[in-house]
Amino acid sequence: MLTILDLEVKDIRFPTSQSLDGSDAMNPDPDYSAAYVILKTDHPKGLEGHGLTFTIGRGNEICASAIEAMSHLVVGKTLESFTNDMSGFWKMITGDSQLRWLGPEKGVIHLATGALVNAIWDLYAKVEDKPLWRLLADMTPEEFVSCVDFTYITDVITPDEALQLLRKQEAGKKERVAYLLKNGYPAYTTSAGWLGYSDEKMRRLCQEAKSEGFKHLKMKVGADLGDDMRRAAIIREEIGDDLKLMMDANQKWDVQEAIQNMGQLKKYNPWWIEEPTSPDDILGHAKIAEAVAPIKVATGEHCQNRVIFKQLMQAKAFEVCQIDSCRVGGVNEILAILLMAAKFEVPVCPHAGGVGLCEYVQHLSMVDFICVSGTMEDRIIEYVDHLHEHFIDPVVIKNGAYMPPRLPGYSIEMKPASMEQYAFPEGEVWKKMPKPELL
Ligand SMILES: C[C@H](O)[C@@H](O)[C@@H](O)[C@H](O)C(=O)O
Ligand SMILES: [Mg+2]
Repeated sequence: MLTILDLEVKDIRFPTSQSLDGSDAMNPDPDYSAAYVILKTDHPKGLEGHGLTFTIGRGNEICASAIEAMSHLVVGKTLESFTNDMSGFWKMITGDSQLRWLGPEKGVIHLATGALVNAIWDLYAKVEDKPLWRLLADMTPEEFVSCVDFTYITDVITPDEALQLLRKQEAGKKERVAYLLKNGYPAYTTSAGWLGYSDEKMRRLCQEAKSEGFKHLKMKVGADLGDDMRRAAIIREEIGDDLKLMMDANQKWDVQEAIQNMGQLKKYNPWWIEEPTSPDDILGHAKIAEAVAPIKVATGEHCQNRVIFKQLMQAKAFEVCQIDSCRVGGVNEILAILLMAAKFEVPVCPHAGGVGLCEYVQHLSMVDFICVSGTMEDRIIEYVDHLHEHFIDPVVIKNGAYMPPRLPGYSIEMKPASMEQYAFPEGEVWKKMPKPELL
């Protein structure tokens, strides 16, 4: 019996705005940050559960406070009491009658839920001595379904239907695990296309991406159409016509504007347009999807919960489902979204990058492949080449593919030295910054 004794929360920030890594039309100067939680336990080997939620700087302390406000939900309880009833655990975490008023299941409190729930899964996987993808892949369909809270989604998928769907995939599971271990899961890169990069830097990074074996590349658009056209022309010049090019507008446009601008940008044969407008505008996305076809509409990194995903699917408003590992409430809610996506036959291509998101989502796509959709067709995981050096078990990319993690846990544990140096505002790195940058 393992008890959670304490919960430690950290505000960790990386000054990425200095190099404009991660810059886009809506977020020109992000400082990639983590509201980070450590669950201390009485495990004889001192095992800890680690989790984080991603933000882009200012306000990270609000997420950290929200995690602290949830500590009574886990401290003093046993891990077993959660893992014996995973859907009950998730309902309890999101169901605190007073905290729920802050969401429900959206915004800062749900970002905090993502960090905390993922920390429990990290601990669970460590105790079972398996990487998270393997822990889930080894579950029976019944055990898998018992991790999902179906509240608000039974009109599109019931636990019974989910069970049927998972049972169908049982047959080829072993082969798919073997395939993954050998070949990995295909990735695409966003590293070349940040909005703040010069044309020269973009050219060089496009060449590098091509030579590293990437077959898909994403660029940022949305600040100025003339600029977008010029940059797209440069990227096509560098990567040729065979590689797939994706565009990401980060919510910059109104619905009509998105349709008009894509009418111009289609010249460069984009495979998808990501976040063309507000993440809450389901009918707007549906309108755009109809107008810009065969260019696909992708969204999800700002979709607040499974209900929004459900409606995007019901309205045929997107063709690429971009789950985000810690914007929604962690692993349990992700499983619900994967099941719905399989039912609607919408490919899942997770949002990654930031800090720790690549480390997280590789597990989720692997679970999707092994247990849920059973296919990699039209599916790729985002990859961004920043900040992996801060993790104990960083992603391994070979030939443009994510290789399955082998260490136990959810791969999200940061190195103690990194946590210390980048702690905000007291860490070494931030102490050296000129004062006005702190606020
Ligand atoms: C501010 C961030 O870097 C975003 O630009 C990034 O998450 C992006 O939308 C992406 O799809 O990777
Ligand atoms: Mg994006």
